[in-house]
Amino acid sequence: MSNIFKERFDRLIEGRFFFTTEEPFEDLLRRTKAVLEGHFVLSSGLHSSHYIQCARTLQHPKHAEALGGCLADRFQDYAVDAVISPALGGLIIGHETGRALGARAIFGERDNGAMTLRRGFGLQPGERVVIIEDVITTGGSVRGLIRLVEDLEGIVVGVGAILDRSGGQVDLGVPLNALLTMQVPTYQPEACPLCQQGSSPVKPGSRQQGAGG
Ligand SMILES: O=P(O)(O)OC[C@H]1O[C@H](OP(=O)(O)OP(=O)(O)O)[C@H](O)[C@@H]1O
Repeated sequence: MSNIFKERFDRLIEGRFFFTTEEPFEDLLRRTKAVLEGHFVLSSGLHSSHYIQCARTLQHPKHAEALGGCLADRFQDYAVDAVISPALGGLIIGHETGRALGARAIFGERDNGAMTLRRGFGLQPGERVVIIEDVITTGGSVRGLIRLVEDLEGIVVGVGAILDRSGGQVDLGVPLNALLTMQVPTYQPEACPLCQQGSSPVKPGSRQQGAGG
């Protein structure tokens, strides 16, 4: 991986630094074993040699709270009414960001490919919304949520993510604020060098990935 934007993880919580040492976001992801190497097929259908399983970092509530706080800091001046995230991966970080912003946190779910609100969630016309993701690759999930919010006459004031793995290349039409930006290569299946070497991709989250603390 290259083009790592290192930002110090030095959020002040309740008068104390959350960590005794400042830790770059990338180091936190690696230390919590979120950076997986192998051969993966992503939700977009693209293949990649890396998958960033943020759930492994976010399984630790102190990290989820601190990362959500860091994202919330980016949107403090936006008068946010609600945070919306795509299920499932964006749910925990969206909830923690909403908590830190004092905004409610809801999530969208796919129904025949389209993002929808279920469970009685809703938006009022004119509500100001931040979309929060764990990882952005193609931006397809975020675009689905932007359409959903706009259909409900909400206002998307920005997008936040723990990681933009497009290296800053993704264009969402609204400002994107990622804690970490990396260029992590993806391949069309027919051009995937790993497939050409004879390996078969696994779907992230499958048991084949193994377990880890
Ligand atoms: O920018 P994109 O190309 O849309 O990819 C990013 C999405 O992919 C992952 O979710 P996934 O679709 O794998 O489902 P999950 O959250 O249920 O694991 C991740 O949590 C993002 O939501």
